[in-house]
Amino acid sequence: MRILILGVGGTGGYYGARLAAAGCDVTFLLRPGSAQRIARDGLKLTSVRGDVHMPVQVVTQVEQPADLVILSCKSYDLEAAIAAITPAVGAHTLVLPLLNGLRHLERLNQAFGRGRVLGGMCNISVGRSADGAIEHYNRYDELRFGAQPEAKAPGPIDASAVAEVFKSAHFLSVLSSDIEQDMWEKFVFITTLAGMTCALRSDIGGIVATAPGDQLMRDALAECQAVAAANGHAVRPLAHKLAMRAFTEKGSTFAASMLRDLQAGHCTEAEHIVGDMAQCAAAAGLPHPCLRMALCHLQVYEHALAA
Ligand SMILES: NC(=O)C1=CN([C@@H]2O[C@H](COP(=O)(O)OP(=O)(O)OC[C@H]3O[C@@H](n4cnc5c(N)ncnc54)[C@H](OP(=O)(O)O)[C@@H]3O)[C@@H](O)[C@H]2O)C=CC1
Ligand SMILES: CC(C)(CO)C(=O)C(=O)O
Repeated sequence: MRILILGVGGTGGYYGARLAAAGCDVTFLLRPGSAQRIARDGLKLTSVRGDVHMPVQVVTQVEQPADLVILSCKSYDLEAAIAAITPAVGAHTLVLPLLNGLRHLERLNQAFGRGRVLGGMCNISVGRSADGAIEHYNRYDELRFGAQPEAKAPGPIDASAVAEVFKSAHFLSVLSSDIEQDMWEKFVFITTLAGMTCALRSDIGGIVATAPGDQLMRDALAECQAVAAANGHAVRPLAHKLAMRAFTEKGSTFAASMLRDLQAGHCTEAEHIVGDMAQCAAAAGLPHPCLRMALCHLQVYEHALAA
């Protein structure tokens, strides 16, 4: 299976390194700066699950269709990324986005057709150091994916074929029978985590060490869960239990990748994640004071950055 990965940041770099190390046919589609660096230095991953340092194939534009295109850009780069991968999306190609949030699926469906676009999400904490190396911050590296409801792959390569290839690589891949539900649960989780850790500029441990912190985390989670339920995706008991544990653990250093972006002075995916959840809450007529406060905080930050 010819796999094209757009991006070599945290997620694209991590899963790309694992697939390349397993001998899969992987090519990275990169912007010139990253392309030059990776062509010169190779792809470097440091992880408690095993380091990788190897040369990988890199291009800055594509002319041939791939079998699978993995999209690992941030939401604010989605339009440019769609333009860049379009020549790689042929009659039988599948596109697997790893982005947090939900809205990008609509846009990808519109660009490539629902049958070509898999749902996907990852439970991982990864980033890129100043020298471009990929750093894995804990042990988790689950990648869940699957066909969208009532979507049929246009050719012989379907989600099961992708699952077979992923199985050969050293990360936890799960072929989901309900990726839409999984994505909603992740949307609830990441919106609560990103919204609150960014608004309060702290990891979970710092928030729950304050007098109102524990209740605020519970309130924010409840707001997002109500939105998911109103959209027909009530969060299942296991996802609820894991979220409650993660968001109320004393001394926890857990925080969203969005907080790392914010602290580094980068753009954030605030609108795609917190903004979208707030819009869905408003559309469903649900109260959402925590989301509104988090979104206001993030918009103030984004406005200052733009200015
Ligand atoms: N990091 C994490 O722990 C997690 C992130 N996610 C989600 O995954 C998505 C990706 O995040 P992450 O991997 O952290 O992002 P990064 O910012 O680390 O990496 C994004 C990559 O996309 C590349 N890119 C953007 N636009 C283009 C383009 N037009 N052509 C080629 N390359 C492009 C960037 O290029 P360049 O190298 O030039 O900067 C970069 O390599 C986000 O939606 C995020 O929320 C989900 C779970 C965990
Ligand atoms: C919540 C987490 C760490 C899970 O993968 C994530 O998606 C992020 O920080 O962007």
